[in-house]
Amino acid sequence: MNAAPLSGLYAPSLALVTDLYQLTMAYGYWQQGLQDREAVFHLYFRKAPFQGGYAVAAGLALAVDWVENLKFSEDDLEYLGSLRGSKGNAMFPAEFLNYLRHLKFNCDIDAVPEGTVVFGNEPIMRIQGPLLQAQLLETALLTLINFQTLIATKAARIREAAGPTDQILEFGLRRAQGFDGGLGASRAAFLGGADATSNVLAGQRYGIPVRGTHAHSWVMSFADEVTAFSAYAKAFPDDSVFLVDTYDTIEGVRQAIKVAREMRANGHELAGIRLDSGDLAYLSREARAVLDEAGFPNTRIVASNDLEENLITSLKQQGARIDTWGVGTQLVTAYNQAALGGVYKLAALRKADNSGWDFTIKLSEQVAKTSIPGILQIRRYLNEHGKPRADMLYNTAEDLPNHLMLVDPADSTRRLPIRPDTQYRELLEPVFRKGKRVLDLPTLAESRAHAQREVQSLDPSVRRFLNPHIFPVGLEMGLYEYRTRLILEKRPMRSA
Ligand SMILES: Nc1ncnc2c1ncn2[C@@H]1O[C@H](COP(=O)(O)OP(=O)(O)OP(=O)(O)O)[C@@H](O)[C@H]1O
Ligand SMILES: O=P(O)(O)OC[C@H]1O[C@H](OP(=O)(O)OP(=O)(O)O)[C@H](O)[C@@H]1O
Ligand SMILES: O=C(O)c1cccnc1
Repeated sequence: MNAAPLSGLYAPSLALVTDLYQLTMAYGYWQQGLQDREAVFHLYFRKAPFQGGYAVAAGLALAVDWVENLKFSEDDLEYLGSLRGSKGNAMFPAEFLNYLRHLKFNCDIDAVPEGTVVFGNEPIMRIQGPLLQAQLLETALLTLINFQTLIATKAARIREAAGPTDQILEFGLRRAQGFDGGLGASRAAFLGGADATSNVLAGQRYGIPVRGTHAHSWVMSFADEVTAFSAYAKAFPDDSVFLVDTYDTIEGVRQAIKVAREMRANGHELAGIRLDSGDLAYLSREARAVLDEAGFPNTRIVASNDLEENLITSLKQQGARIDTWGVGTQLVTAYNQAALGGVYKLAALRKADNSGWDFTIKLSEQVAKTSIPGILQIRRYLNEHGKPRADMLYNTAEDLPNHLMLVDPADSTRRLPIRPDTQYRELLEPVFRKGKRVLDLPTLAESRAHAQREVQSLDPSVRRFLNPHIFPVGLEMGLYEYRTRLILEKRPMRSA
């Protein structure tokens, strides 16, 4: 596969891909002289999407591209200078705009590699640096990581349903949320487990294999199916997949076979047929029987029509003989969950006298929504077979005790002691140091292979769609106790 260059997708700078409040806060911090106070933010989601047991982290390469090209252009500054408050006053004074003009990004960013399996509350990214800068990154990072992670996870579920050897073709562009939604979805779908896309721009930009069949309009443009199929075979003698359901599916298969015989006489093989309506289990079995009987056991059966992971699972249970799944709308729009609710929370602030850290917390009525203070790292403990056993979140700014204990933040009576010799790996890796990239990004194909290994390493009970087992993610005991003290300190005490 050709590793298409990522750089430049968001160049010239898209610094204004942000919410206004990031810029108003930036101005406020600057006015207060707080712009360079060192801060730490974490980007994480609280609950895995699709009521599933895991998510596949994605979007880092796009985020890196955006950050590396981050610069306020003269046009951007002119626009910001034109913004007015409700009394007609300039929202941002010229001096501040000049500050933005010369702003040089110099944060540290650590992130979980794309394709890695992650769970609720785990920081996918950690941003450490000048408060104003780290805050300015929030919206764009969330936009990119939330959507990419959502779609990569959906694709991983579709891969789970289809099994390791069936082909998955992503056909979603026409139903996507705009051009960029379609382009981003094709990327994330491939990363999460699709084999190819019909989206030609995604092919050019990301090196994703492009594949496809033909539309009903092709058949309808000719006098009959045989003429239509023959004409298509003339154009693509070794890469033809005929859509057989325009009039009558099984009759369509018979017409396809007539053309396939002619093709074979000329030294070519019909690659496949596509079913796009009706009972896909029944029709695929019938089609397979007819094709096999006619001597075409290697002609593939492609199916499409609003497919998703549960439907694919059901079709397989019904004995469908489909070997290629064309999946569009449900995949690229993440149909049953419109968004991943990833958030970006401040977790530490350097003390004013520079002597250490103040760890910060956002309280919520629900403990599960209360943020986690500290400068966090994720440590993934492995079982004796090298498979994930439990994840521990800990504060890298504090020393770890010799005897480690994980505490479930949702139920502190659930605890897991860690034997000192337990193997582990740490998930957050340095990506930027002082604004300079220190990580060579893997290719998209490498991230895709990593995603497949990651998902496969999970226990099937965590991967299943219905009421999946909850993978244990605990806070290191010291962090748990610190967080509890901070909650009690910050929560106003009211008497009964
Ligand atoms: N055997 C099956 N079991 C469960 N669902 C199926 C089966 N076969 C097809 N489906 C799904 O049922 C839904 C509706 O199928 P149906 O053929 O009625 O679609 P349609 O789009 O209305 O057909 P048409 O294109 O002929 O109007 C689709 O999502 C399709 O994938
Ligand atoms: O169902 P999805 O998962 O979204 O997959 C994409 C759909 O797009 C096409 O239909 P459309 O009717 O747009 O065009 P066609 O004439 O080529 O079938 C294709 O036939 C699929 O049914
Ligand atoms: O190539 C195909 O079969 C295709 C492409 C886009 C949408 N539906 C089908």
